[in-house]
Amino acid sequence: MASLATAEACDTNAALLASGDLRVLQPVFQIYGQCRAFSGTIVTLKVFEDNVLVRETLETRGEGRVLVIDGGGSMRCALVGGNLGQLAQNMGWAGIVVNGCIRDVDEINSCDVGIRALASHPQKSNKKGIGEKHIPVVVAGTLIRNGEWLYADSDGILVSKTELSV
Ligand SMILES: O=C([O-])CC(=O)C(=O)O
Repeated sequence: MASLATAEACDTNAALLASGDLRVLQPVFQIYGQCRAFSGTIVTLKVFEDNVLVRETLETRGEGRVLVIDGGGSMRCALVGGNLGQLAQNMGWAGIVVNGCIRDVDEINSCDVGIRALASHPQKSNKKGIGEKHIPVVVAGTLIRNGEWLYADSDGILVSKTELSV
């Protein structure tokens, strides 16, 4: 999917920014993966140091979709690694935004997916399957709802209630 420029989108959508229908995530993310610019409809997950739901979700077709994982900002393990990055690429996901850590950075960086995370951590997460799907989350100071639109590029990340025109 063609991505619009986030800076231009902010300049041309002042009314949406003012109303809150368009939000800018706080700039807390590192950029990983081959795709520096990506966009799509949002699938939300809320987990804590447990990535079973992450794998389950990435096993579904991802074309035109971005997975937003609210991992509570944990700095104690990784929610996505090289295998899940490869899975995301194979299933056609546009991107993954992790409020938490990833690992296998060199493998992740070779994947044709856009990936944002707070940091890397070498330890894997728990595998208990605890978490919630498709619920509103607050990531990087921003309310993000399942089904909203996400636009990411080198400048930052936007979330919009409706699809933005390029
Ligand atoms: O399986 C995990 O916990 C994450 C991981 O290392 C991978 O995706 O390769």
